[in-house]
Amino acid sequence: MEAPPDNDVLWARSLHFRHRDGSPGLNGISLGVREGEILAVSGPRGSGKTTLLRCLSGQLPVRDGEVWFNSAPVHTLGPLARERLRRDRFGWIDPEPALVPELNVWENAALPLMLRGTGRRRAKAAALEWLERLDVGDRARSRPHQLRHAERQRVAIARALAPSPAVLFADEPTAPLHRADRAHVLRTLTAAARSHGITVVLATHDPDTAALADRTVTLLDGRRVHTVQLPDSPDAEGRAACSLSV
Ligand SMILES: Nc1ncnc2c1ncn2[C@@H]1O[C@H](COP(=O)(O)OP(=O)(O)OP(=O)(O)O)[C@@H](O)[C@H]1O
Repeated sequence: MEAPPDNDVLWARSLHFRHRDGSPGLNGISLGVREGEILAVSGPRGSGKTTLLRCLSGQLPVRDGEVWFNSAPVHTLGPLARERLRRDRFGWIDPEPALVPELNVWENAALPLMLRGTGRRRAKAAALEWLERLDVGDRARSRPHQLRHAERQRVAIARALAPSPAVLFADEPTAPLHRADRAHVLRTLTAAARSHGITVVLATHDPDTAALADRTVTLLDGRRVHTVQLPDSPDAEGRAACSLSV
């Protein structure tokens, strides 16, 4: 078992995954994510984006292939160690905001910090700072059901950013937002990641979203697809970019 290159914060080698019912999820994916990089994972519906993020973040156990977080072999960790890793080092944003209905907005945003052991006062200050940045600071004392759907998603994003995770996994984070909202939230998310050195792995099938990333890997049927730009040729047909699956 060989550890990943030093400048990769996250690294996967020959990752295969089959869902419990036998459905194929991933089919031999290898990739590295550099520290502080914003990496978009794109591809059509069902291509394996969510499955890849869930394997990289330790939500799904990897039995065939390797996943490394820095020098830690995530694929060898048991459920409790993976849970701890996710709580202490990773953040996660789902396409749909899942907030705790009994808690108000700032308590929701502060929850991951408090679960890590941060005191209530410091956790509240960090939560309020992120809620302000995401333009929902004035909703801090509201309950989730009093918010619009797009506001709830902003709260979920603030909750993921407040602990400054080493790696933020964002699965179609702006799916529930309107176009104007989407651009603002994405800019805030990427600016926050860059200013705090947070590495982001972002699943999306929206080219505008992928354009904000430093690099994009594209999936098709659980494999990486490499796009190759052919050299200029006098023959117009020879100039098209082509994709091949490896
Ligand atoms: N819990 C599950 N049980 C069985 N099959 C699943 C499960 N989750 C996903 N799959 C299957 O695994 C494959 C990859 O799905 P995945 O959700 O990772 O793709 P995706 O690219 O994220 O799609 P989308 O853009 O729709 O979210 C698909 O064929 C899907 O039907």
